[in-house]
Amino acid sequence: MKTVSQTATKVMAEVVTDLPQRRVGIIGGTFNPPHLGHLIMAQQVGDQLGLDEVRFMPDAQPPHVDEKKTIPAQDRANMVQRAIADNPLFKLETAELKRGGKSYTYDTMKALKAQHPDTQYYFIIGGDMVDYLHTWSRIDELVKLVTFVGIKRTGYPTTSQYPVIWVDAPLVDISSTQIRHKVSQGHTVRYLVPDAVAEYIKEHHLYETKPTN
Ligand SMILES: Nc1ncnc2c1ncn2[C@@H]1O[C@H](COP(=O)(O)OP(=O)(O)OP(=O)(O)O)[C@@H](O)[C@H]1O
Ligand SMILES: O=C(O)c1ccc[n+]([C@@H]2O[C@H](COP(=O)([O-])O)[C@@H](O)[C@H]2O)c1
Repeated sequence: MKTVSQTATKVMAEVVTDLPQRRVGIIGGTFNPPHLGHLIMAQQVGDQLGLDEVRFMPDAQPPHVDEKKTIPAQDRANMVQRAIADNPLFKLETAELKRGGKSYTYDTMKALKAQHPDTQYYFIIGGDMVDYLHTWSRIDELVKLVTFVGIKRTGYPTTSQYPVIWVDAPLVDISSTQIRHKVSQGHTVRYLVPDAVAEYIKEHHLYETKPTN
């Protein structure tokens, strides 16, 4: 005969098992600065895959670049915060900034998954990067922790030796490099970055000297 507490435990277990899994997209990057290309891609993936949220995750140090002339992490996080402020789907993920050091995605996702085992993570990358997944740290273990989402890009293959969900999003040829260059030349970045990011760049005199990368 079952005791009351055994029955309660079984009911609880059923309730827990029946909870819908939280589905979270993550876009990692340097966001130096964030631009409309990032926002369009995040919104398209969030919408097409029906995600509960999409997080923008600035890295502390990009894994594959020995030394990248970047600006303080706090400025990059502030700009992301301003870029996403009016969109309830978007959140800032500070895991890599808090950890510091090289931002290997495996380390980050292992930690996030340990904190939230029931969350399903979708790691969003540009289609041009999919071809390089084999160079990522512990990629064979990483693909078990996250589902990769690739944004299709003209001229790049839409096949991979790893499981990738491909999403079609309008191609917007904007890069952070281009923004830094324009600012350093005294040109406008209006409509290339959100107004709040353009204001932040101006207020903090970012990128006013010619970038080296
Ligand atoms: N215009 C864009 N459209 C779609 N995806 C983009 C675009 N620009 C960057 N991405 C993707 O966003 C993620 C973060 O990019 P990152 O912060 O390095 O920006 P970036 O513009 O590529 O920067 P940089 O020019 O400094 O290399 C990467 O997965 C990258 O492939
Ligand atoms: O973990 C790795 O080995 C690895 C190698 C290359 C890129 N990444 C991640 O991919 C994201 C986009 O990288 P990037 O260089 O285009 O800014 C960012 O979150 C990086 O940490 C991760």
